[in-house]
Amino acid sequence: MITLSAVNQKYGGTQILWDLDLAIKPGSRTCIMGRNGVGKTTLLKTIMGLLPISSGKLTFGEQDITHSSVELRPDIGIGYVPQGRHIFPQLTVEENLTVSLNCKRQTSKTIPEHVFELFPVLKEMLHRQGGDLSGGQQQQLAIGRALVLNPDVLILDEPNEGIQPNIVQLIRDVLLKLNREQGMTIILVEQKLPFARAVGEEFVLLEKGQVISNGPMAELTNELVGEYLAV
Ligand SMILES: Nc1ncnc2c1ncn2[C@@H]1O[C@H](COP(=O)(O)OP(=O)(O)OP(=O)(O)O)[C@@H](O)[C@H]1O
Repeated sequence: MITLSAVNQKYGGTQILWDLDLAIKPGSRTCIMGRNGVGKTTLLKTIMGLLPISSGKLTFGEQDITHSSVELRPDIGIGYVPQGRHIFPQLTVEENLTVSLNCKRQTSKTIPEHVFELFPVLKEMLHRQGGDLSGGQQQQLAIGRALVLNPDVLILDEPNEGIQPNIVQLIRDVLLKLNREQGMTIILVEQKLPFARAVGEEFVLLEKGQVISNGPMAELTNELVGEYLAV
């Protein structure tokens, strides 16, 4: 369980998250939604330890990780696919993937074969530079890099931004498979409703840095969509 209790988050003097409470169950698929600028990325970065928490508490299972650093996250089993992918363009696909092998949790020194089974293109492109890949291939690389760590929780920030439909489908299928077969917890920021409904079993709707509504995806009504998601 990942739990945020009364979390406040600021950039300098500007407060973004306000007394935010949230509990993510192990093995669940949660989609974090809301209009541009409501604090979705800030929430993910807060869970990842990329931003120091101004006040409140963040726990992972029994462990208080409120003030622990981002470097701890891979070791406790949290993988992250940031918005914009952030692969290393000058490194090969293989080098991008092996970067993750340096974490304590991963005792193997080779890239797990299941990464290539999920994303066969990564094997085909193994010796190509990351920067030469298409957007969709880079996104598969970013997800593959997080999976090298065998995480229990996978956090993804808008993985479908600027990606062609067949790769969006592949990503959807991979996320559902990881959750179904390995019980991996999926936490996803997603703006597109069909993808959110297909992957998320729970929704969390943010508005001005607070959870305005959450629950099973079936309870994300047209009224809520109209009020908090439609532009
Ligand atoms: N590094 C930063 N310094 C100052 N303000 C920031 C920083 N990053 C984000 N913000 C501001 O914080 C607010 C929340 O941003 P955030 O990226 O979390 O929103 P979001 O819901 O993910 O939006 P989007 O859908 O556009 O990605 C926005 O007003 C944004 O301008």
